[in-house]
Amino acid sequence: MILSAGDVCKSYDSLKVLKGVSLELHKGEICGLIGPNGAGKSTLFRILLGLVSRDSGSLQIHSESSKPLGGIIEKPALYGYLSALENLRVFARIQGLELTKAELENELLQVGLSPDRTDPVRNYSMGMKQRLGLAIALLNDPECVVLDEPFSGLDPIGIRTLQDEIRTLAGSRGIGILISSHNLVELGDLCDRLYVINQGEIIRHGPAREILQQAAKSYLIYGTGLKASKTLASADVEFRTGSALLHLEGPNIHQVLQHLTSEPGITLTACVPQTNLAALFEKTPG
Ligand SMILES: Nc1ncnc2c1ncn2[C@@H]1O[C@H](COP(=O)(O)OP(=O)(O)OP(=O)(O)O)[C@@H](O)[C@H]1O
Repeated sequence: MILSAGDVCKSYDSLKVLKGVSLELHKGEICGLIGPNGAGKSTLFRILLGLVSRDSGSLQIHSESSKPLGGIIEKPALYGYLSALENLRVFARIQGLELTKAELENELLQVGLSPDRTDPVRNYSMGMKQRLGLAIALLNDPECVVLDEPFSGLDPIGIRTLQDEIRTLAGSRGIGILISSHNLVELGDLCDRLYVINQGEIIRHGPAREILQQAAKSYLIYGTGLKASKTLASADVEFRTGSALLHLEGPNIHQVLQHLTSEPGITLTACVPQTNLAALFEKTPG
């Protein structure tokens, strides 16, 4: 384990923003913190990065690195009139690191930015600024990184590219990565584990696949022969080309799939839970 927070509380005057939040992050793991606007995500990240003090609770970072934790909170704060390389040089110096031009260029290449571009970063797209923010967070080789809403303002291709880079950082460099978002599309496929936060409380946590399944109220079933299925004949289902969208409140999806596979003439290729955001953010009874 690289990072652990236990029972962290934070209030602003009478507003309880974090009400006993606990989470863990392991080496090489990508962990998501998902919650609606105002749930307390940025406040928690600020506390993890030491930018804001907590009222109570514990915070432990198990790392030998000179910079155990790096991160970006909201949008990366950059010097708009400087180039990417110059920005990186300034932030490296602030962090006590004197890098050669070749080393700075290499850091830019690592996050997919071209060192040949020498114009001011105010000209950069949001995706490029996010990448530069990531390069700054990665200076001094932290063992874990927290990224607050790193996909905000990116188009679907930008999101996919940044997701790939995050996977590479976790996989090849073994960095533990904690990412916040209020968007499931951004975190669902990417994360090993998810924490769901609402009104300052972690209301669910566990393997991402399990969390997504718990909050699913419909399933997209891919296969052949589905339209003729007896199992689906009495179900609440919408047939599409090559798939069926099954709305399912009560019965177990595994039972339905078992019935389907035992029917002659049906071949199943996949079943994808369609997670309902409202259900995900709903507090579980008890
Ligand atoms: N410095 C502050 N002073 C007073 N209230 C604050 C402060 N910082 C955050 N808050 C309040 O704490 C609550 C949680 O804010 P926070 O930014 O942590 O949420 P969030 O989950 O990151 O939201 P979003 O997804 O909209 O960024 C909000 O009600 C916010 O107004």
